[in-house]
Amino acid sequence: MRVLVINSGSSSLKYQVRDTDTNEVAASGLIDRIGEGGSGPADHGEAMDQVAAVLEGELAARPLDAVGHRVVHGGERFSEPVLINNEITRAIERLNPLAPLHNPANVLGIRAITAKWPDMPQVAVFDTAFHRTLPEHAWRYAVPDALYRQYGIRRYGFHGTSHEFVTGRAAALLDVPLDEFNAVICHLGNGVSLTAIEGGASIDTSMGFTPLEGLVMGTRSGDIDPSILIFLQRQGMSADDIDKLLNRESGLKGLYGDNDMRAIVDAAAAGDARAKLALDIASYRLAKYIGGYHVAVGGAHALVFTAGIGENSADFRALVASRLGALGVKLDGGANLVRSSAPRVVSAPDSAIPVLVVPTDEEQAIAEATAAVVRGA
Ligand SMILES: Nc1ncnc2c1ncn2[C@@H]1O[C@H](COP(=O)(O)OP(=O)(O)O)[C@@H](O)[C@H]1O
Ligand SMILES: CC(=O)OP(=O)(O)O
Ligand SMILES: [Mg+2]
Repeated sequence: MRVLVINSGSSSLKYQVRDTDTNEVAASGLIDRIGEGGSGPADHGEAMDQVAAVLEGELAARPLDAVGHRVVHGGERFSEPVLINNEITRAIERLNPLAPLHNPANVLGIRAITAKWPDMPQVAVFDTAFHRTLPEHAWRYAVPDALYRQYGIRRYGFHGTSHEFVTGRAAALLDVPLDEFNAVICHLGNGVSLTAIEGGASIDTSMGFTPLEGLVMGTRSGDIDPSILIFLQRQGMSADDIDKLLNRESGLKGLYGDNDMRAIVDAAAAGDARAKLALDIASYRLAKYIGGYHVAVGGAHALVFTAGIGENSADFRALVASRLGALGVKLDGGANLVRSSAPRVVSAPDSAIPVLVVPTDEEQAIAEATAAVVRGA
């Protein structure tokens, strides 16, 4: 089946045309600076027109069978990919306030396709779906029950498509049956999240009600004392000011001034104290969560790194591993430096827990899920 995969961000649109029978990527690209004036498209509708224009020859030769969308927030309702109709689109739209950097763009992407190709089957694949197996003691916050009942305030978790894909690959690499596989999966991209995997399922994850909770990210703070928000509000900051501060101006960018891990590692190597501190804070916080999740899963069979930083930054992996001596984790210096797109083991033979690098492919997973839903419809 021929599937167009759309991953809409607030100001960008990533797309791939994939053949799910051969796993071939026929075309891919990125449209950015949407709505930012200048040379970029005015909105997601215009961005879709650009995608269609670029793909004209490709789609004339072989038309699409379906479009699959990454949708970041599926709330409590969506535990599986679904075929989109108007009611589903409105349900996704109602979740916009819970993922303000992501969901509004996902809805715009869906509407843009509906306007362009009204009869095209479209499927939504949710970041939250894989985490619907969390036990209540992991998803509840210690606040009055009314907040959950009235507003749905609970842990949802994100990056689920990636965590699920990587979990399957890691279990296969170690030859452990998926339903017996315990692991800690570290998705380290611009957004960062950890998932505790027990018996192949997600039993805890570091992002929460929104993708802001947890680890130090590219531009997001991760965990902070909630009193800081109240304090800042009393200093005169508005809700929008605080939202922007914690979602877009914090994390590695707030600590160092740039959210590109390559730049930070280079600066730290050249002796920049702020870059070194940013790496120390990010790796220290990560090591603490890894220790916690190792306990949560009753002993992990593997520690797995994935996404832009996890797959590519040997320096950052080494820094995190250097803080895991108490767990008996030891990297193999040479294996850690190998650059490859294949899933691989990067720990020493005597490491108490194998450390893996498993490249994620959210687009492949979305294309396969889309084809499965359309075939079953
Ligand atoms: N070769 C590399 N070495 C170190 N970091 C890298 C490398 N390539 C990408 N990264 C980092 O990966 C992060 C982006 O990850 P990615 O998974 O592409 O993010 P997203 O999909 O969330 O935008 C950035 O911090 C970037 O600097
Ligand atoms: C949910 C999330 O944080 O996604 P991304 O890493 O693509 O920003
Ligand atoms: Mg990402």
